[in-house]
Formats: sequence, structure tokens, C-alpha cells
Amino acid sequence: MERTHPSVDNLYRLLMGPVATTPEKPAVVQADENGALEETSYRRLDRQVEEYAAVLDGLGLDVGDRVVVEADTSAASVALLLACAKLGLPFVPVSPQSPDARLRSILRSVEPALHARAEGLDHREPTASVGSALFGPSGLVVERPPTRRVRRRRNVLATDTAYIIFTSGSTGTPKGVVMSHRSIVTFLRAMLADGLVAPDDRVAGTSPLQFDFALFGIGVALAAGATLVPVPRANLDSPRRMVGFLKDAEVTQVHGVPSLWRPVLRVDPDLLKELGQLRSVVFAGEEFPIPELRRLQETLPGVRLVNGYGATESMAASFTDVPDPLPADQERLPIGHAHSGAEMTLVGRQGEVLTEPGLTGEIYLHSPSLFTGYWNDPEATAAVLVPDPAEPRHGQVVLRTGDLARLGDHGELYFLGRSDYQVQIRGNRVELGEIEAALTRLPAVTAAAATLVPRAGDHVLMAAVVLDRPEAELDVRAALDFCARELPAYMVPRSIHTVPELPLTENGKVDRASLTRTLAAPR
Ligand SMILES: Nc1ncnc2c1ncn2[C@@H]1O[C@H](COS(=O)(=O)NC(=O)C[C@H](N)c2cccc(Br)c2)[C@@H](O)[C@H]1O
Repeated sequence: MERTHPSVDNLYRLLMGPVATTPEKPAVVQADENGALEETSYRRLDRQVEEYAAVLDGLGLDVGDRVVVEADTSAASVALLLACAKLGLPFVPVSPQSPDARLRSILRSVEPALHARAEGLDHREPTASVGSALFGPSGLVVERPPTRRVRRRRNVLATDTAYIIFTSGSTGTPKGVVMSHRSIVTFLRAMLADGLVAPDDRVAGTSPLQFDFALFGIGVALAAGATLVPVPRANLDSPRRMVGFLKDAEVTQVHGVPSLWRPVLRVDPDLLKELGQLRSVVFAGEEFPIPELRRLQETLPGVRLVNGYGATESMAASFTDVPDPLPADQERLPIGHAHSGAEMTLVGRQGEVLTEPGLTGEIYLHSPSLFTGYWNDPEATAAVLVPDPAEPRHGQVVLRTGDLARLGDHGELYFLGRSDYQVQIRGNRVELGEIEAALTRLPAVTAAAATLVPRAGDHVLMAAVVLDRPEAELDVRAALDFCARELPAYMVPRSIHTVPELPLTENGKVDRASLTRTLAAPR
């Protein structure tokens, strides 16, 4: 039974649009269990969506009932996400690598009707009140049906929830970012308008499905009628296997966090010369250390490098081409202007909108693609969806990002860091990002992270650096002298430690909490 009228914005309708025009085109190209590449056409993907939707529809679930999807990105998991979207069942993606505690916390918070996991995965955290199912190319098999519920809704509306993404909760418990069909469809339409992905692109995704960077790749690739190429997680650990896969799959655009490129740049950058068909790289999630970005640009001449900035609360805000070549004295990367459907303004500490080049303030995002709110957390929602400081009387809300930026000469923004990474040291505001940028200017350093380590009731500023070759050595004394010349005294780290690699979160960002624990441990 049709719950979505063609005129109503729905993620399923947008992403399955190409079925009508290019049904035989490959929607997904993935590695099968033997590593061979297999294609799923838009027609076949749509048939898989219909098959899953028929099973889900038979379970008597109501619009708004949640489905936790535990899987990596694949043709099957994409089909399940779209089947949920078609029926108005918010999907909650969780990666199979998520620890049990995180899965348990998400299940408790979101109280799903069904927990569907990709075939081959163990059933973790079984809960009597939650239905369970396995899914794969052969179908969706319900092991335990969801508990009976009353059906109150008839139609899926644009304002209904498409998905709920739980952020890694760097500060405390994970928060559920609730995104409506209208927000995500409006955002993806802006991506189509900006031409980020062309219909003949083959877009490689490398993020876990619980990170909205993965949903971004699925969305822009399918909405554009292009081909999505999920990179198997196992291939990401070895530079040779990752490059080999990208080459074999003839990938033209790669999406990934900056840390994706660190191993190949350190171990064997020349491998990247094999990627003759690569046209563009989109990175997002955190700053790309300048020395590594420079090396990536040198090894991929003519390839467009795009700095994607944004938060899950609006999926993304801006896409800015990395200057080619990167100027030698470039210290911070531009995050430019917002994409065609949004606008970023910079707000000072008194709530005034800043317009003078050179000033620093907090980024506020004006956008029709903002999230509905944090799941079951009206206080946290009210803290970030705030009246527009420029003119509160409209009643329009904007996203308070918590990010700091500097205004450039033409209104473009330069990312400076998160306001909660601004730490107070003896009353001085310290920008950890500024210390890290200085450290990466040291010749042998390829990446750096600064953190405040608790010590004897106070805090000590410490730093960790990764060197550009495994056998390289750091002259710590010279490095500290360099910092003393480049930074105010209170921003010079007490100590600098060389680490083989920076610890990463599940989404591939630098895990500062883990680094702080490591540096706090007695040497
Ligand atoms: N390009 C940058 N330089 C520097 N700092 C960045 C960048 N992109 C983020 N961040 C930081 O990450 C925060 C947000 O984290 S998040 O909610 O997990 N979302 C993300 O990381 C990913 C983000 N949803 C996303 C998803 C798809 C495409 C794009 Br394009 C962006 C931002 O508020 C920033 O502090």
C-alpha cells in the first residue's frame, strides 16, 4: 500500500529516481565474499527495496517506529534503509564494529520496534521487547516479530523522521540526531545543484554506516544516478589493498576522513599514482593536517580535493576546493561559504554578527536542512537550535555549531576549532588547533594532537606527533624551541611525545580522550 504520495519529499523517492531513467545502470558495485566485484543495477536495487518493504509492511509497524540497522554499507543495507524510508520507519544505523555497550545504550534510548542485522552477524543484545531480523540478498528474515502495536498513521510526510544518527558522544552519552525526510532531501537537492557528483561518477565510501558521512555518499551517489562503491573495511587497513580496490573498481571520487590517507602517505605514497581515473577526493570530519594534504596533492596532480565541513545536525554546511597548489605559508584550511542551500554567519561573544575580516567568532548555520532535534532531549536541542541572532523576531531557528572560525577578506571562513576545545590555561584561552597547526609545521611532523592532561589537581598541556617516516626521530628540544618562537608562552606544550599513530574514534577521527589517557599514564 502506498504511504508516500509522489509529491511528498521522501529519501526513498529521491534515491530511486534513476530507476525511471537508467534502470540498468549500476547503483552499487561491491566486493562479494571472494573479493570479486559485483554490480547491482538500479532496477535490481529497487526490487530488493520492494521485497524488504513487503516484509516490513506485513509486521504492522507504524510510521515513526524505529528500525536499528546493524550493517556496513552494501547493496542490501542500502535497500533496507530505503525500504524503511518508503514506509516511514526511521532507520538507526549502527556499525557491526560498535562495542556492545554502545549498541545497548542506543537500543535502550531509541526503543526500536525491530533490530535488523546483516546476515552473518551474531545477534547481540537480544531484548524481549524488540523484534529481530536478518537481512541479505536472499531477503529479510524475521526471527522474532516486533510486539503488536496500534497503527495510527496512514501517510509518510516530509516532516517525518528519515533517520536517527547517534553521534560518538565525545562529551558524555551519545545524542541521537533526528533528521526528517524534508531536511535530508533538501540537502541532497542542493548537492545535485552544486554538481558535486556527476552521473558517470563512481563514488567510493569508506566510513562506517553509523557515521553520516556514509549516508552522504549513498545519498549523493544515488540521487545523481551515479554508482556507489562501498570499500570493504578490511581493505582500509592496508594501503596496497585500498589502492588496489579503488583502481579495480575504477573509482572516480573517494569520500573519507583525513586519517584514511595517513597510512598510504606514510608507507608508500607512489601507490596513489595508479589511480589514473580518480577525479576528486572529498574529506570531512576534521582538519586535514597541512603537510599530509600537501603530499596528497603532490601525488594526485590535477585531482580536485574538497574540504567538506559540517555537522550531523545538518549533514554538511560547506564544500571548499583546497587551493592548488597549497600556498607554502597556508596555516589553516578555508571552509569557504556554505553550499547553495545554506548560509554560515559568524557571531561574536555578545551575540553580534561579525562582518569585519580577520575577526573570530562562532559559526551559526542558516539552513532548511537542519535536524528536527536530539532524540528525547529537548534541553540539548534548545541549546543548539536557537533564534537567529541577526533578527530573533522572525522566530526562525539557526544551528549554533560550537565551531570557531576566522572571517577572511571575502567573507570566506577559516576553521579554528571547536569552542569546547578552547581550553583555559591560567586564565588564557588556548586554541588546541593552533598548537597542532604549529606542530605540523615542524619538518618531520605529519600529524599532531594537543591535549590537556590532568595532573596533581591542575592540567598540563601535552602534545603527540606522528612523524612522516617510521624511522624518523624528533628533536624534542628543537621542537619546543620552535613552539616557543611560534606560540604565546602559555600555549607551548610541557612535553611532546612521538607516537606511531594517533588513536582514532570509530568514525576515524582523532580520539582525543584516548590520547589524553595515554599521555596521562606514567611513562
Ligand atoms: N572539514 C572540517 N574541518 C574541520 N572540522 C570539521 C570538518 N568537518 C567537520 N568538522 C568538525 O566535526 C564536527 C561535526 O562532527 S559530526 O557531527 O560528527 N559530523 C561530521 O564529522 C561529518 C559531517 N556530518 C559531514 C557528513 C557528510 C559530508 C560532510 Br562534508 C560532512 C564539526 O562541528 C566540526 O567541529
